[in-house]
Amino acid sequence: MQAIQAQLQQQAPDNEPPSTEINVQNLCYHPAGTEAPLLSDVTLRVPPKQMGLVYGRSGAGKTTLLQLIAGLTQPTSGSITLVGAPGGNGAAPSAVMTSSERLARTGLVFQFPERHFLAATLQQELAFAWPQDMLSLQQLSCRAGVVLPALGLDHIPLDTPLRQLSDGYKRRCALAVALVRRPSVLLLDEPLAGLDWQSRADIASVLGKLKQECTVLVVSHDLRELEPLIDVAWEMEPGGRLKPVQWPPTKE
Ligand SMILES: Nc1ncnc2c1ncn2[C@@H]1O[C@H](COP(=O)(O)OP(=O)(O)OP(=O)(O)O)[C@@H](O)[C@H]1O
Repeated sequence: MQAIQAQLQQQAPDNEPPSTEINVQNLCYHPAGTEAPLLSDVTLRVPPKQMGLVYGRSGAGKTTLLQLIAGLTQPTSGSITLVGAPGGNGAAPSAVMTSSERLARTGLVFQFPERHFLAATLQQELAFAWPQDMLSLQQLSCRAGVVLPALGLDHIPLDTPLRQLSDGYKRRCALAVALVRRPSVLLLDEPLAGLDWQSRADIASVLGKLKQECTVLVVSHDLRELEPLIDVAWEMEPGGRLKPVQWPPTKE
């Protein structure tokens, strides 16, 4: 029992989530089979509880950057550090983390996440891939009790079929699935894509609240509702180079 508790504590502690900075230094990604690198010498820093934005042309490499930070892909060179997040294997909080340690500390919400739901109901989606022992299910229930009201999902019965929900509510469900793992860092790929104006406003408002708890990095080229929430921004240029931009942008 002690071993399970220790493992859960390491995966996602229930104490206050640490204030975490995203620190990427000189990151390059050149997968086998591509002529040129997809990302070249990318450096960025998002301070704790701030929201960073990366925008840029389609195909520039924005989603690839999120996948690298989340630990889904191995960089060719450079470092990715979640400063302040508890490191696995006894690593110091500021030590460069391995991909699997980052995977445990980040919540990545893909573009159109509702297309990737694996279960029929919110309850099943939240429990998917969650350890099925009683202790752990109690912990999931506790976390859902915090996350669902914060996302305005507490009035929805947990056994409601996900396909019956509106697009905006499906988007909230996808955020809930990421947040019950208590990530130190939230990575969002085009969080408002495909939503109607009301849902866009609702999700932007939810993201504004999340920013108070979590460090967020958003990839988007659709900035209207997000603009007031952004603290630091970069433009990704073709060839996967990142250029810092002044934020808020100067009005012409
Ligand atoms: N492992 C890989 N091997 C080869 N090519 C890849 C690999 N991963 C991504 N790509 C290619 O790299 C390019 C950048 O993709 P990415 O999805 O990161 O761009 P993006 O800026 O997010 O675009 P969009 O705004 O359209 O989502 C694409 O052309 C993609 O097909």
